[in-house]
Amino acid sequence: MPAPLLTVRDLKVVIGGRHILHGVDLEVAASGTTALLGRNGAGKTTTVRGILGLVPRTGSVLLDGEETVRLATHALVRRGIGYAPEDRGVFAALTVAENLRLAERPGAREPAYDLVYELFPELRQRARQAAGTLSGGQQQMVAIARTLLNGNRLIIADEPTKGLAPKVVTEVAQVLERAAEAVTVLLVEQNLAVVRRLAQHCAVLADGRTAHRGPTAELLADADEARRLLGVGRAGHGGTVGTPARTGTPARTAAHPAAPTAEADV
Ligand SMILES: Nc1ncnc2c1ncn2[C@@H]1O[C@H](COP(=O)(O)OP(=O)(O)OP(=O)(O)O)[C@@H](O)[C@H]1O
Repeated sequence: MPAPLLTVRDLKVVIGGRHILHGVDLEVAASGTTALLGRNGAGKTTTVRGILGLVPRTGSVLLDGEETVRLATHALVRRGIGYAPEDRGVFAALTVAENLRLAERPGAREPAYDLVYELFPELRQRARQAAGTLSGGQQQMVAIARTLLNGNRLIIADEPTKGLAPKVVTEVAQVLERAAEAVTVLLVEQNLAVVRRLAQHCAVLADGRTAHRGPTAELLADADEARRLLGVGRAGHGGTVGTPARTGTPARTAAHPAAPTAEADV
């Protein structure tokens, strides 16, 4: 198996005196999609922010074998990490074309518009449309397209389907699937149908630590383990990752799912 593109070891983050990450370990496979999973508050977004140098962190973050944990965010970005944040970060008053133009990196190689328009022909058709008038799925397409413009090696998508209607979730899954043909993806995602469809590998966080790593299919096939780690009722059949179980609270069951479930396939 090829070496991972990203290897995170013992990543620790302390914010305002509070220990948020206690030592996260994960690998992002050289190609395809790796999912970062965990209940609400497990530390997924903080892990992403730690990888990107947006919060003070210790430990090791190897990008293609190079230690990056002491690099500033701008230096990491120059080394080829793209980020699609949870709120998509799309400028509503600007057109699609203007949103893409803003993502061009000065001094970098020619922006990869050919790739972007090949993957997402719709963006060419909508180039003059104000991004604020796009659907949630189309805005996510813009957010992902921006990360593809600069020849990034890795893109990190933070909960791209959060708050979207089931039909739009399917659209976004298609967008990510297309993106993963061109670039390696680290996907923070709560919708397990999306995870099952897109991610070959996964890491699960619990309480700021890595609780599980391995092939996604294996985890989702083990209903008891998925329920223990993710708090879902029917992990093999869709569902959304749950909120943290309080200490002493029994694991939620199929009859009492942790969160609204999205059973439809994506
Ligand atoms: N800047 C901060 N200051 C204090 N506490 C924080 C800060 N950022 C995150 N936390 C806390 O750290 C824990 C992990 O948060 P984080 O957002 O990383 O979790 P998450 O797994 O991404 O959750 P969610 O799925 O709800 O987005 C939470 O308890 C959160 O309240």
